[in-house]
Amino acid sequence: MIQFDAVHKRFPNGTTAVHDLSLEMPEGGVTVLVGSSGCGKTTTLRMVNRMVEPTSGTIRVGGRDVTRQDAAELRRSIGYVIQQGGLFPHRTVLDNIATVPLLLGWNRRKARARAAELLETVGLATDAGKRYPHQLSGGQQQRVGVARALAADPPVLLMDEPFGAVDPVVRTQLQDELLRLQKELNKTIVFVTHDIDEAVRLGDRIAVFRTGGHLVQCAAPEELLARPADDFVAEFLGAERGLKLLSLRTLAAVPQGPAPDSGTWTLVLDEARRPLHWRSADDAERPVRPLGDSDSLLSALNESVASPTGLIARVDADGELTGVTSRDDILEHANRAHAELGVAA
Ligand SMILES: Nc1ncnc2c1ncn2[C@@H]1O[C@H](COP(=O)(O)OP(=O)(O)OP(=O)(O)O)[C@@H](O)[C@H]1O
Repeated sequence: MIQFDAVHKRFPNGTTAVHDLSLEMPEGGVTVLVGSSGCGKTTTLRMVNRMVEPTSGTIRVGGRDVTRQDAAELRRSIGYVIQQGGLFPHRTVLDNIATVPLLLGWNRRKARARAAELLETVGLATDAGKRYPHQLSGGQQQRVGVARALAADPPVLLMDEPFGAVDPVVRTQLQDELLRLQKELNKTIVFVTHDIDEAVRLGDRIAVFRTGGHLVQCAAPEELLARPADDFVAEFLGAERGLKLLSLRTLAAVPQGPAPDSGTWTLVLDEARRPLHWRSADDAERPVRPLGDSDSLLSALNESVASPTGLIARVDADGELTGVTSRDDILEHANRAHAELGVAA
């Protein structure tokens, strides 16, 4: 766990970047720091590994006050990923990833073997290891940045806008990869972003900051979306707060019924009972995108709008049809969930 206790940071020029911050970042969880530019997110992050020293207050990592530890040693024990990878341009990808293990005194062979293993972990081909950073795409460079931060298997990972410089499609892929990795690795991650959608996707906890380094609210995404602490947070979350909440809820609890076998549109299945498409009485075809229990209510609503029947096809892990659900059932479930949470207007 990372604990901030009454932490204040004032730079020599008089700027207060972080104001009286008390915050707990749970072990094995992703804490996302969000807020507009200049509100103190990066300063907060950099105080964890002592790249910035607090003016007052205490920061503990795993119960130990960071100011009582050797700064260089502390930094080697904490992974750090920044925008555009921050890779060394004149070192190969493999040598970039092996940086910290080598600093820790591993022999070259072991460090390179670890680097090669990590290339695979972050979804890069082995031959990428021999290239130089400029020979990779922005998204690939970010993956190398993550691999480098993971090289010495640190329990804590600091990520400062790591996916800020890549296009939206690659960004979503990188977010998916991080979620997959985190399921296996359970690191304590502090993640800085401007993007509230990214925060909602990745965060177990989201801390919203306001200019002047004030923490306004720290809560689980659902709680934040359902009950923003004040108008500032509500505005920051945006007008689509209700839709974002739907993106966090899954279809699992929404009832399903049998697919219609007559009527204007029927669902055509293959021999393994996997949905192929909708077919009308006069032989027109419309695509179907089957959904599983872990898909979100937002995806379900989207699909139900695209579906000619307003029905979504539900499938199991093998892609086999389990039933269908109507748009009305999805909406009714969403309304009930919102009401249970007491969603503030
Ligand atoms: N070394 C420094 N000296 C003086 N002021 C600084 C220094 N570093 C940051 N600041 C100021 O502290 C405030 C917080 O900066 P910080 O980089 O932590 O914000 P941020 O929320 O991460 O912003 P961004 O999203 O734009 O990166 C800003 O007003 C910034 O100008």
